[in-house]
Amino acid sequence: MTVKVTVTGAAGQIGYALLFRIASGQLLGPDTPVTLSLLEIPQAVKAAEGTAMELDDCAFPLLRGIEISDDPNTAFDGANIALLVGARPRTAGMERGDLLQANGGIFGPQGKAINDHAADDIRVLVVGNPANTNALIAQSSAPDVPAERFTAMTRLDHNRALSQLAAKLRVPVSEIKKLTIWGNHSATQYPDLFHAEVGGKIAAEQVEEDWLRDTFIPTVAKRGAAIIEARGASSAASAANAAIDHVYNWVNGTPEGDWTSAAIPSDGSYGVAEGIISSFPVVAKNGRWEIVQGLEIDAFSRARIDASVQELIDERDAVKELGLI
Ligand SMILES: NC(=O)c1ccc[n+]([C@@H]2O[C@H](COP(=O)([O-])OP(=O)(O)OC[C@H]3O[C@@H](n4cnc5c(N)ncnc54)[C@H](O)[C@@H]3O)[C@@H](O)[C@H]2O)c1
Ligand SMILES: O=C(O)C[C@H](O)C(=O)O
Repeated sequence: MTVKVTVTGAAGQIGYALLFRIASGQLLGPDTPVTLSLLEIPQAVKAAEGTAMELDDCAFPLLRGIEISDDPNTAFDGANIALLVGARPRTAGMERGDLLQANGGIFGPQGKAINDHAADDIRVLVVGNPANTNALIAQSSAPDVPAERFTAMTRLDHNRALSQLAAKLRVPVSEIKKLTIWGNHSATQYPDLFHAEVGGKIAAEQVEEDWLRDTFIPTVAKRGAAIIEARGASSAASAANAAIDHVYNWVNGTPEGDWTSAAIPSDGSYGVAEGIISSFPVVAKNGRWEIVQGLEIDAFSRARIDASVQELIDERDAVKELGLI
């Protein structure tokens, strides 16, 4: 079966890093043909057309069609996978409420279009920031779609944490298992090494306490800002790579003996307020995310998880007040 993948913000920098990898088979696997649906604002449709010309010029064997639209109802029609990348960035002088309002104007109508037109098996990954709360807005505009199909991306944070730890311990990334990002895709996120394993032993016990607290956690949590500072633009190829990882695992499963991180609607596990879209340790089985249960959370981790979850609750309350959910 050909899978229809809708990408919003298709003419943006993440879109450019993402589309070619989807078309080459890296999102779903080498046996799954895809149709791409590109959603853009009217001013950027021409640029999306240019990207589509380049996609054609790659002659990808799995790419069965490209559609371009500025209408969400058209772009999500029959979609099986939706990657919501396009968002309203914060600009100078913009208050937090203005940012949430502007994004509500994007993710509300897109959620409704998904509700009304997407395929029954639609799976949604929100990348555009503030990703967790944008996902909540889209989800609340799609009452007919199971809530669990709306997710937000913390896989980039997860991959950043893997890489930082691998460099510290001088091991390949593949040696690290069971790392977790908890909470929001923001500077309050909590990268947890107390359950992560390296060579079968707990990672937190293999690093100095002050490195974990004063270097590792802030480096991972503020990496997005550090990339913007260095590149003059926010992360793009690494964000696209993480989106590929997230959807690939969601559809094809996570490897035995390991887990990953994804922001999914909370069922109340680990005391995280039910309904908010928060990052957890997760496995994917039979096309569904499941929260890894039974982990012991000590006081150090508890305080950090609670702080990030509180930020998500505040964001939820703010969008509720604005009538966006
Ligand atoms: N979750 C993460 O880990 C993560 C990582 C990196 C970036 N991001 C976020 O991803 C988003 C996109 O980043 P980028 O670098 O590609 O930005 P960009 O500005 O290069 O591209 C965004 C694109 O979205 C389009 N767009 C805006 N509103 C739209 C709408 N209503 N419908 C369809 N398209 C619309 C714009 O025309 C633009 O082409 C930003 O919000 C960024 O902060 C998230
Ligand atoms: O776009 C940003 O603000 C940063 C981005 O979310 C990132 O983590 O790289």
